[in-house]
Amino acid sequence: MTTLLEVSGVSVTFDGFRAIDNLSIQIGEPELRAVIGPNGAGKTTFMDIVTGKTRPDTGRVTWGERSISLLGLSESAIAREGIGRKFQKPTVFEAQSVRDNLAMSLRNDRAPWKVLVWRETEADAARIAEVAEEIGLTAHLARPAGELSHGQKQWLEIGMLLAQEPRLLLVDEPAAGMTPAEREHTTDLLKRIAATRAVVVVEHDMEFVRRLGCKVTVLHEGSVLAEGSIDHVTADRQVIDVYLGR
Ligand SMILES: Nc1ncnc2c1ncn2[C@@H]1O[C@H](COP(=O)(O)OP(=O)(O)OP(=O)(O)O)[C@@H](O)[C@H]1O
Repeated sequence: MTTLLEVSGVSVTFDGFRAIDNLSIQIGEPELRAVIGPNGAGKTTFMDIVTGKTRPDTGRVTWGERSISLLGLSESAIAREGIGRKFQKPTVFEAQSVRDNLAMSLRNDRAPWKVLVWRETEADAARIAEVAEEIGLTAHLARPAGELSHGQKQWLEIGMLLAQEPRLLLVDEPAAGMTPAEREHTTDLLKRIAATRAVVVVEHDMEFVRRLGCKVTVLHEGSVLAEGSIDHVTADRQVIDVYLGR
């Protein structure tokens, strides 16, 4: 496993409040990583920094084998570097079929002038079929996305990101609002995706994190409080105190 993303000594202050405080995190490729922490710990701000939405006051964020800095890049340039982000609420095109949603995300990957003259190639069709299989929606390709269950919509959106072949996928609370069966499918899906890529999952649900069976980073007050296996971090005195509010 080589280091793909390195966040080093990063701080962010909002109106005098230090939301991220000398944060350092390294993500490998491939790797599945869970990031947990109480409300306000800085999880969303961490993802905002990596995707270029929020600019840190100090620190470095470097990417890839050439360790390029992400800090000078726009949000769209960072996305083109291969960083995809899945927000908590699914944002699929409800009136379009599952297949068309996947086709659109392939198209979004192209330069603007190419979108205008876009014709689906055999390779595109094969890629759509492959992604549908990966997310478990092959039988639903012709259905309008609006008819899917909450869990299926989340998988479709993950598929739309996968269609763009990201090297790093940031996923915000994927298990929220899911049935137990959907959670299980999501765990399997994330594990499979992370076999060949970096996947960072921000999640509140400890049971879900346990099932991911991956390294866990615990954030608190904008920095790393503990890191390691779920058993290691849940046995940590400081983590217990933070979670129990003592
Ligand atoms: N744009 C902003 N302006 C001012 N304060 C902000 C801003 N964004 C975040 N914060 C503050 O920074 C801190 C970290 O917020 P962040 O949303 O990153 O935490 P979180 O770990 O994602 O929390 P949650 O689990 O509740 O989503 C919080 O105290 C929040 O109120």
